[in-house]
Amino acid sequence: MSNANIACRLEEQVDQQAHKRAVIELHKRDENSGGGIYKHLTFLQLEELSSKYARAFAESGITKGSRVLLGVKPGADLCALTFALFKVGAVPVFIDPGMGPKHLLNCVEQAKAEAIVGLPAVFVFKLFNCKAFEGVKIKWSLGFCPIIGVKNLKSVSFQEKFYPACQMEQSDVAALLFTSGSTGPAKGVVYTCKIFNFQLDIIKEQYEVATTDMDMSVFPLFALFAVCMGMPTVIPDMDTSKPAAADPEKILQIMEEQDVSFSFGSPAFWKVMADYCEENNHKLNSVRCLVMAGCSVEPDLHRRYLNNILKEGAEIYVPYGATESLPLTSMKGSEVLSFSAERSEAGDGTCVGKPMSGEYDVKIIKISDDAVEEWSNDIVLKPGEVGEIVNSGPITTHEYYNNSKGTKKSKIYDGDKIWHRMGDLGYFDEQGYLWFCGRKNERVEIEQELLCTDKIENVLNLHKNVKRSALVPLNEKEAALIVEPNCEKLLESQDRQKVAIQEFVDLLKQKLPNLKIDKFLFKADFPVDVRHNAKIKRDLLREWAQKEI
Ligand SMILES: Nc1ncnc2c1ncn2[C@@H]1O[C@H](COP(=O)(O)OP(=O)(O)OP(=O)(O)O)[C@@H](O)[C@H]1O
Repeated sequence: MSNANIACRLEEQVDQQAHKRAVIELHKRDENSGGGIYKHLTFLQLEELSSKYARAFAESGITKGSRVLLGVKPGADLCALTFALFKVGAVPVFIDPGMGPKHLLNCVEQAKAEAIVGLPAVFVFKLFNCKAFEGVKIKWSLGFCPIIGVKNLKSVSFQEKFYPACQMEQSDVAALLFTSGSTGPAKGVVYTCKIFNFQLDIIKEQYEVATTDMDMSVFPLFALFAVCMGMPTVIPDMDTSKPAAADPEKILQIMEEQDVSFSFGSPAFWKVMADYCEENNHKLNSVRCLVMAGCSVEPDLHRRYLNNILKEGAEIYVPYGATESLPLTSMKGSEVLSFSAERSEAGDGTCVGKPMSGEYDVKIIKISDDAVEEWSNDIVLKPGEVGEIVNSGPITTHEYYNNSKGTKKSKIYDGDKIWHRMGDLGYFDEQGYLWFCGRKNERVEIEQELLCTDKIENVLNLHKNVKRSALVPLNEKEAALIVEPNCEKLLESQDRQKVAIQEFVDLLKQKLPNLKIDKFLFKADFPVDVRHNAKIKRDLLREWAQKEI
């Protein structure tokens, strides 16, 4: 009987390429030349380190099904620890550190973990927030920590080097991944081994991941995926919880020194990189595949990369999905330019491609804010009609942990099948392409007319002075468009704003003649989500606009 444990993926890599590099980290820069001095773990070394940690975990009482909070920075240790937890069948809990203490503690409380594995600072944080951590009995620190009851994982050692992955079934719980909390409190998504295994297979196949590639992942969990797929991964020199604040020069140095050919990051990160590359006439010559994920990508970013920054033949992939179902569809940058850009720029929304697998069932249902108890074909909409995107298939998660209310609102039962409601609006076109139109709870309804954020903002974003824009309701009869300008002068001068507003009106009238919006506001630094720094927090902007007007 085969073993569905994800740690088996690492064991397979050891069989195939034991002495090849698996995880690479910048150790320091040479003082004279500035060249990077790197350290790494081979697949075998990573396997041995995770075996050591697994044995320590098992001996301390962490066992199959134990939920374990991980509070460790991205890097080789995070990979080794996660594989170690998989080996003993424990359930690692991943929470975005960037969400701030209040939201983080809310997630910790929901997860009801039995153990923590973290940096010493995590245990100091725990001391001041005991209640949320109730139930945590086993504490492992990555380094010495003077707090009573916290053991040092770095000081353990065992004779036996190999700790085998325990037997897991496809239906066993593999991990708990919290959403980014962009639309309310973050929810703990239950991942089974089956979902992880399917994701790995489909990403490897569709993005043609090869052992000869070199990955650089701006989203830490993807580094783990890379290793599982046999692709070495280099850790970027940045705070991965703030992708939009990365220093492009440091990133480029690593990409060049390590010949990065594959990279996964948020559109906000790739925008910062594009600005720098264009200003300095820099090309990403080693890259063959850029993956941008987390929010819609405007056609212009594809244009910039494909025309000015990437080498001939390199490709951009934009997967669409959510923590609860990922990756659902995928769109190539070259396809955006040849097929959908013009339509996006005319107000049709953002094309996110076709379902990535024939095993997925993706449909559009009537918009509703209520729970849908049971599936019925009556709620399914026709091509061209905008509704909520739902899916059912091997990547569809079935529940949120410890959150039956959230589960009820997001899932629809259909015999043996479970549908996940994405909370996103979209439609299928006649050719079977899915078009994303914005998030359901950010939709604007004015006098029974549905206004979709992504459709309208895509048009306004074409204006030369608009960095991004957000459509928000002001009251039942009026909406406003808030603009984050790309030049500060616009924020300071009322006269300039008047001229710009007239241009916005003209642009919208030309592309969307039926749209009746005449309120425009300007605001610097839009609030964005904590994970990708890319999703606009329109709820906060709505509150701001309502006060402002
Ligand atoms: N390619 C894409 N194009 C447009 N939007 C995307 C794309 N990929 C992801 N998204 C957006 O990201 C959402 C998923 O985000 P994620 O799973 O990080 O958590 P979240 O839904 O933001 O968190 P929460 O549910 O806590 O608010 C999708 O529902 C969609 O709105």
